[in-house]
Amino acid sequence: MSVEYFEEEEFKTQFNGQTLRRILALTRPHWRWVVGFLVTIALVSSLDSIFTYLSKLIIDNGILAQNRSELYRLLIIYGSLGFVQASGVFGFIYLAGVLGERVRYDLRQKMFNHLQGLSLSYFSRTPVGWIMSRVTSDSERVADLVTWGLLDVTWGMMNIITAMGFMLFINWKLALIVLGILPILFYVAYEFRKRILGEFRNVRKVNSKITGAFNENITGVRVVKALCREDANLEEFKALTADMYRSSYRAAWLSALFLPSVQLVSAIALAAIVWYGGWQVQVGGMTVGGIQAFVSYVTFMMWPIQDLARVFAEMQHAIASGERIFSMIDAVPDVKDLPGAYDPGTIQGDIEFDNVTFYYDEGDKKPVLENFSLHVKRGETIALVGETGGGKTTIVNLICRFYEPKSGSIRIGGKDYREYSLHAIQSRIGMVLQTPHLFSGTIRENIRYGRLDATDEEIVEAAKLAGAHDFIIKLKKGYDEEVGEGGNLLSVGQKQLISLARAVLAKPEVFIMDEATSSVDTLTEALIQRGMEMMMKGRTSFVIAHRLSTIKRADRILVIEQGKIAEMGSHAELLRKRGKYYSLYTKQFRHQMEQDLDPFSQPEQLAAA
Ligand SMILES: Nc1ncnc2c1ncn2[C@@H]1O[C@H](COP(=O)(O)OP(=O)(O)OP(=O)(O)O)[C@@H](O)[C@H]1O
Repeated sequence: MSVEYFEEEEFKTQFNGQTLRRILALTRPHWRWVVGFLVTIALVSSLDSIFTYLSKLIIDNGILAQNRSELYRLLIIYGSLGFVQASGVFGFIYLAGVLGERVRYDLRQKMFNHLQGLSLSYFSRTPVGWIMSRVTSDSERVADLVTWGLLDVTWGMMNIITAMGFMLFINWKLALIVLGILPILFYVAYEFRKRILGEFRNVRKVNSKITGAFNENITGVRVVKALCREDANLEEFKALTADMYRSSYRAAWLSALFLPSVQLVSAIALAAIVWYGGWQVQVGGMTVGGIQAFVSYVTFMMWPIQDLARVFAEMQHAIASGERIFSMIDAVPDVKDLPGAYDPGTIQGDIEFDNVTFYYDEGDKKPVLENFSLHVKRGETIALVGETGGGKTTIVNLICRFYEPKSGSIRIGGKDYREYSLHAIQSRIGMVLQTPHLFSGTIRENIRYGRLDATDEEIVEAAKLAGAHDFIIKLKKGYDEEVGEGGNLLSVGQKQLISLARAVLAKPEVFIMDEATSSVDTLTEALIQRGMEMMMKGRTSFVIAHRLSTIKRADRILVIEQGKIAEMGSHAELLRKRGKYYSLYTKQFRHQMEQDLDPFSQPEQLAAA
């Protein structure tokens, strides 16, 4: 899912009161902070209006009336209240910071925890980028809503209400005139802001496309160059930047026009005050200080009104973010423990597929495995071979219970594995993937991931057994060498060796391996083979096999074709049969064998085979 898709979602977002309530409910555990926050804001913003009224009193009762003692009294009140206001400003900024951080912390914790419990199917249908945006920018926006959003709304409302209250108190007729002009101000401000925000959203949308184009062209630079796509790409890029220019231009033009327009309407309000107020001063209905106070109150009210559209738009964004976060938090895992699920203490035993049918897509329900049955004896090594897309990984995924059969059952030790807890099964299966994933950190930390309480000696022992020790100690920092993000600083073969060591350390009861198809040098290849054999010894093992040597060592070879066992037997049996395995062997493996025997063959050639 690309970034622009997120932006488009925002366009469609309606104001959803239910989500807003749910977002506000996030602050419930911190209600004391919220109350303190709101009271402080209300206090500080009311003080603004009180100051204006005090100024009126200073002008009328102190300066114009030439009453020195009253002037000093009012100035002392003014100064004291100034101190209260300064403390209040400090208070709410501090409270906003703390409250925002608490909400952000709660949300991220909740999301991370929930994500860990979701099934693999959720991650296959949900792009990583989408999830990352929920955890980062969306939680940020939601936290901003319950802090700065609340601040804007409370502040604005309190300003308008208190200013209006004082105006009505000073001269209700003039206050009503101002009240009549307010809707015009609202309308002008709202319309402008809406359009400006629309243009800025468009700028953001195009910007994310530009970033995407940069990203694609940089990461795919070899393909771009190889296919001589430079000119065509430049044309596409030009169109995007032109689009960006147009939107930015319109946004700049509207922004420039916005302030003068609002100021014009405000000037009308101020003119009305001066005109009506001036006349009232003459007939004695109003004072000079009163007019001055009115002018200040109108200015006060102008800011929140001008900002109204921005605050509303941000609220809408935050609600859209909240909806997406809640959609993730509300997602129910497809695979979860049944009531009464237990840990049998071991999963050593026969593994049986009994008439298993499975599909990924709930829409078309196209089966990947159909009425699949297989009985694997405890300790047996099964090699899965076959054309790509046949269903080998799916079989392995079902054994790990990353997915469950749609019909039929899988039995471990004679019992439907759904009777066991997920942890009981998954913690006893060791897996080495074709492109193993390492976490950023050191080699030692990555091996320890297999068993967190392992000692350093056990880690070295596991690495020795897996055949990883020799290459590790040749590295500059040995076991303390950083592997980089995703293990990028290591080769595929080295990653597999570390992954094997991790599996050795975990001492799993069932071992699953997806052999690497990419080129690995012959020495590493031999080390991996040895490590694998060590792991397979005495354990029920499933290997998605790409190497002839592994296949030959397996107790049984399964040729998987379109979700079915096309052939089954040992290497010799299947060759004798001269069926599917035989043709696969002659096409793929015999050539490999010849390469293996050829002392001058290169690893690249092996991979190509
Ligand atoms: N997460 C998924 N969602 C939807 N369909 C999937 C998913 N994973 C696999 N498939 C589909 O299921 C079928 C079997 O895939 P599977 O990965 O099990 O095959 P495979 O034999 O392991 O292939 P390969 O050797 O290429 O890894 C394929 O048609 C594939 O497109």
